[in-house]
Amino acid sequence: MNKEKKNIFLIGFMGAGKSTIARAIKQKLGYPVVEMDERIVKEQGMPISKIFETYGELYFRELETKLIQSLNQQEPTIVSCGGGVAMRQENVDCMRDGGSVVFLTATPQTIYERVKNSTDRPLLNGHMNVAYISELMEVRRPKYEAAADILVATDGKTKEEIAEEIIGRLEE
Ligand SMILES: Nc1ncnc2c1ncn2[C@@H]1O[C@H](COP(=O)(O)OP(=O)(O)OP(=O)(O)O)[C@@H](O)[C@H]1O
Ligand SMILES: O=C(O)C1=C[C@@H](O)[C@@H](O)[C@H](O)C1
Ligand SMILES: [Mg+2]
Repeated sequence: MNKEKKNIFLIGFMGAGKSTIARAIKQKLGYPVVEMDERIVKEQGMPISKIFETYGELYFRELETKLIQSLNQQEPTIVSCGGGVAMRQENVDCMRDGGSVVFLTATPQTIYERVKNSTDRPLLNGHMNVAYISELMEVRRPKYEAAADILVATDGKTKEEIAEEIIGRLEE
């Protein structure tokens, strides 16, 4: 693993497994985890859907950018990014500067099965179906791909398998 590039940024669509895999990598490497969504929710004192409703999406995106810029100053960290973080070029530049960027993928069907019972993903509220997930995923895919050092498919793999695959590939 490149020691200069110390952080591991996990990016990908909602439900791709960023939070789950961040914890699985922590089990193996011992680095702390920053959950971007959780950190923002805590600091703002309201759930993400409420932040969107109250202040609008742009406000939330600015909070994401400020947070990601603060993370390269710390000890090596595993960062479970918000699903939209890689959509902004300044966020991507910042991640590539301070770490390795890992794009977790899953098929729209897999994503749907993983997120269908949750209501705290405002972009999916009212659109909780495979067709919409597929459409939004295709719009976003080029940006995720361009941001990433490596792409790891998660369908049908356990979290331990995925964590080992990531660590192995980052060491190559
Ligand atoms: N490899 C996997 N196999 C089976 N289930 C998984 C896997 N990875 C994640 N899950 C499940 O899918 C759901 C979504 O995972 P997780 O919260 O880690 O995704 P996420 O990318 O962090 O999503 P978001 O950031 O949008 O909340 C969780 O219920 C989790 O347990
Ligand atoms: O994909 C997205 O744009 C988002 C994903 C979630 O992690 C949250 O950051 C928020 O719901 C927006
Ligand atoms: Mg998450």
